[in-house]
Amino acid sequence: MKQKVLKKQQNSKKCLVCGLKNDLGLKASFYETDMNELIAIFNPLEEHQSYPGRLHGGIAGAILDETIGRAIMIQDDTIWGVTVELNIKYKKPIPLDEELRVVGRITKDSKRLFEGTGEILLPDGEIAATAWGKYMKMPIDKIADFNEDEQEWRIVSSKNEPTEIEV
Ligand SMILES: CCCCCCCCCCCCCCCC(=O)SCCNC(=O)CCNC(=O)[C@H](O)C(C)(C)COP(=O)(O)OP(=O)(O)OC[C@H]1O[C@@H](n2cnc3c(N)ncnc32)[C@H](O)[C@@H]1OP(=O)(O)O
Repeated sequence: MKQKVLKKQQNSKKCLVCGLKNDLGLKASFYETDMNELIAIFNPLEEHQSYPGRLHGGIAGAILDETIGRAIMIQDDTIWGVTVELNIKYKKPIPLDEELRVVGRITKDSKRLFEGTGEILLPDGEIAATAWGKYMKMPIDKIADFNEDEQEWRIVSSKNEPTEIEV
């Protein structure tokens, strides 16, 4: 099914998942869709392997964690969360050197906590890993010394941004 992209989210400078100036990072792009889901797109590097040719499980967890944790920003981009629980099921080996899509959504939202689920999709659309996570909402200044400009927290658009994503 194709989802229509409504908005691209911000990237950062050094985050392992979304930092554009982290040479070993995933440099993932995040897109909010008309299905109220967040889709991450990234290309794993050789440095992200566990066994040769296979994405490291911790890296798979990192992209799932951030995709779910960012999905809350679809409704309000001032809500920040820290992960308090994360459960991952690894169903298929995840290859390197291919573009991967990760889908996340919020399943529960209360005053202090939110929960969500996500999946990593293989290039043929098969589900390779699933996750459920719980996050505690926190003001950004309680999480980090946050300076938007210094952290390069901004939407970075290229010429070839997708308008629709098949999931
Ligand atoms: C800035 C530039 C951009 C940078 C780039 C950003 C990228 C954009 C990212 C966005 C997406 C994020 C996605 C990745 C997010 C991480 O990766 S965050 C990093 C990993 N997580 C952490 O570091 C969290 C570490 N844990 C902590 O800091 C502390 O445990 C917490 C969460 C602050 C809680 O501390 P605390 O308040 O001292 O804990 P505690 O008193 O035990 O609990 C407080 C209350 O919460 C409840 N609670 C605690 N844990 C739980 C639980 N698991 N379930 C239910 N209730 C719980 C307690 O029961 C308690 O309730 P009450 O008794 O008050 O009713």
